[in-house]
Amino acid sequence: MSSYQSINPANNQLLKSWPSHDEAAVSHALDVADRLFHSSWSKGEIQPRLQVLKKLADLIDSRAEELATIASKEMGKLIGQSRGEVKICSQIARYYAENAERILQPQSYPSELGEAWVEYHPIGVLVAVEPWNFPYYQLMRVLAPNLALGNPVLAKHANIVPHCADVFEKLVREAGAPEGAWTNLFISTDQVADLIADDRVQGVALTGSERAGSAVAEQAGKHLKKSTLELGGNDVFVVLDDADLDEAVRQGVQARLSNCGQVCTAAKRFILHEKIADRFISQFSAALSSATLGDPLDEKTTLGPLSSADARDRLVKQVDEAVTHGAKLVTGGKAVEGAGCFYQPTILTGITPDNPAYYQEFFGPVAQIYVVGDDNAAVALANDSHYGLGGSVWTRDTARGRKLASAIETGMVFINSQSDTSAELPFGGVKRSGYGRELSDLGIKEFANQKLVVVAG
Ligand SMILES: NC(=O)C1=CN([C@@H]2O[C@H](COP(=O)(O)OP(=O)(O)OC[C@H]3O[C@@H](n4cnc5c(N)ncnc54)[C@H](O)[C@@H]3O)[C@@H](O)[C@H]2O)C=CC1
Ligand SMILES: CCCCCC(=O)O
Repeated sequence: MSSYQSINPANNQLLKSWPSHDEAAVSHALDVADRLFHSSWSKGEIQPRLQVLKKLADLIDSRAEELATIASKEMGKLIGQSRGEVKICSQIARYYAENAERILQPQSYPSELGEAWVEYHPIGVLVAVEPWNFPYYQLMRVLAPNLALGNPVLAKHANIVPHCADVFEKLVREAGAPEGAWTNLFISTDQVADLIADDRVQGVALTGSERAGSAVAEQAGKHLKKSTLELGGNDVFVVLDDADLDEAVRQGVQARLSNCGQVCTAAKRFILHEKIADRFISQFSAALSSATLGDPLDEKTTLGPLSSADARDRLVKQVDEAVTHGAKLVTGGKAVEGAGCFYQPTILTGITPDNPAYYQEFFGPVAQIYVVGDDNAAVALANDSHYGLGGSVWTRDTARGRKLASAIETGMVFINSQSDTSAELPFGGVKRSGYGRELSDLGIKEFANQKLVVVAG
């Protein structure tokens, strides 16, 4: 049985099984990608590559509804959110089409040694290992900067989104990219390890769990290959006593329920100032529990299914364990009976540091609530985490918000907004959330040879 299957998580219907790629197909893909790297396509003028990105952006825009529907059917994202994901993918492609040449201009380094500059070159074939939660965005975050720079990519997508993986590859070719620029491979984790070990592969980008990140980074390290990791997060949503409470509740519900809570930068730990905690919890709980569960393709649905039965079962176990160890359920706490992988919107309070849930990420519609007495306690609690991805702070005093944002140990902090992403802004974290940055001028240089050239004075 193929390990790549499209199964609709709203009704458990098998849509399609996809044949895996065998050793010959993988070997051929690597040969073609490596040949492309050594060709004028990768090492020559940038503009032909940027024209492909511009065409890709236009293609994505023209087929947005088709692409959004494929994703919603395959991993359960609400159709409106899938449209949003498709839109940001064309934004990323267009951003690099319009900015990569400027970003990759040689950078002068005044030096006593003489005229010195850094120029940016592709390093070779990369492997991209990506998750199901943003089935197009995760791919575009790797494709766009590396196609602009000239690194060919072999992509291993998550096993539950093969249709998204397949249609993405076809779009890239239709946009004019040569064979080898972006190759989707339905392969096993062992085959990923073999690719990383191959001398023609120069780096690997992974987004996914700590488990996968640790395994892939170990393989990359063993073979001295550059890697970037975008892993899990346990992001805080800090609401201070002077916050706009209605807006904080409105965005807090979105930040927890979007994509059924399966977002690495979703608001997961709500840290509330004691002066507003009761009001926030009352409004937040009422709004969260009034979510309309249903088919993600139905515009009236506000909470779809989890991406798979495994994801649902993992969440059931995690919440049950939290309650067994003393957490209190304010609302929810159970899977929804019947077809599909649905889980009730849930709020947990009373989680103490000895509860396993205290340090765990809940990758689903489960909010943890904590109450603190002041800003220092909020920062201390926010930083008491193995993760360091994103977070948000809500206060009408921007200076106060900036102070907390600087003190919170993560890669990204938003003030008076839920976490978000945009092509021109770097994305990434610290601690067990991984390392490296994607998007912006930082992302395009992660897999560049930043070569120093000096003309002796
Ligand atoms: N940082 C982020 O944006 C995301 C983080 N996650 C984290 O991952 C957790 C589970 O999501 P999953 O998709 O199941 O993540 P996962 O880590 O199992 O899968 C992510 C990708 O890594 C691949 N993979 C897994 N183990 C591998 C190995 N040993 N060698 C090579 N490739 C391997 C998978 O096939 C998939 O393509 C979530 O709970 C969340 O914490 C998931 C999605 C996005
Ligand atoms: C729109 C926010 C993107 C979050 C990226 C992630 O969860 O992998």
